[in-house]
Amino acid sequence: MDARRAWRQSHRQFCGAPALMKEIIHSRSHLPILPSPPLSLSPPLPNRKKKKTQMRAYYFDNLPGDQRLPHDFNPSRPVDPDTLQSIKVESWYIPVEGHEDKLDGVAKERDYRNRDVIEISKKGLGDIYDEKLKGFYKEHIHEDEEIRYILQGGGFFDVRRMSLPLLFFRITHNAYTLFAEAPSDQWIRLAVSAGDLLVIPAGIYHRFTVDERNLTRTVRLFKDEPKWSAIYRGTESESNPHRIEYIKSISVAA
Ligand SMILES: CSCCC(=O)/C(O)=C/O
Ligand SMILES: [Fe+2]
Ligand code: NI
Repeated sequence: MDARRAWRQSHRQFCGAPALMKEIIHSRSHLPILPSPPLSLSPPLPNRKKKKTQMRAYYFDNLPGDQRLPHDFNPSRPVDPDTLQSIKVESWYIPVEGHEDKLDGVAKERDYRNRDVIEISKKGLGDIYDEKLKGFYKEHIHEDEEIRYILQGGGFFDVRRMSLPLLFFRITHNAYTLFAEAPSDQWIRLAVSAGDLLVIPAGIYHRFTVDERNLTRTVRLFKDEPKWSAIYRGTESESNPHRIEYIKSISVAA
């Protein structure tokens, strides 16, 4: 994190005045005259909207084996909230009991007019369970953001984190050689359970599987008619305008 960002973050925690901060952040000329944050920061102010999450995020170990197992490194390699924010993944927690009003609020705020409930289990999907699970676990993008609220059971959403190509020098036989390491995408595994609300941006590569409980009952929010359409990773997805837009949005945010 650069110094300016760190300063902004600590200052935001310090004064807790979002409207004023917005003005100040956008005006470089104000920076030098602002007071420094105190060494020990006071607890968060009650009126600050903080999204709480119980969802665990960690790097996928890339080992072969049952997709429904955790695939966690040993020791685990957790992914911090800043990293999730940088790839535009959001999540928060709404207790299932009495979740309706809060979920309605989210739907209204983001202009989602439709929803359905899908039970991904042998019982819920019957004969098409295996085929559906295969389709969900194949790497894909959507042209809309994906919002899921987990009602029962759980599962794993894997999302790709793009890394930039690395350039480095090596001295060989008294000559410098420039090497480029191809960009590689890492899987981040998001372990969701009942009460998790997850938002995945349009254009991000991802996949989904149930976990060992073999049951995910979830609300799916839709802007229009409920329908699931995926573009599997390939030349078509690479040139998809929503993919291009997503890449642009994360490069600007970085
Ligand atoms: C848990 S919702 C079913 C999976 C799904 O809709 C999706 O798009 C997975 O990527
Ligand atoms: Fe998806
Ligand atoms: Ni301030």
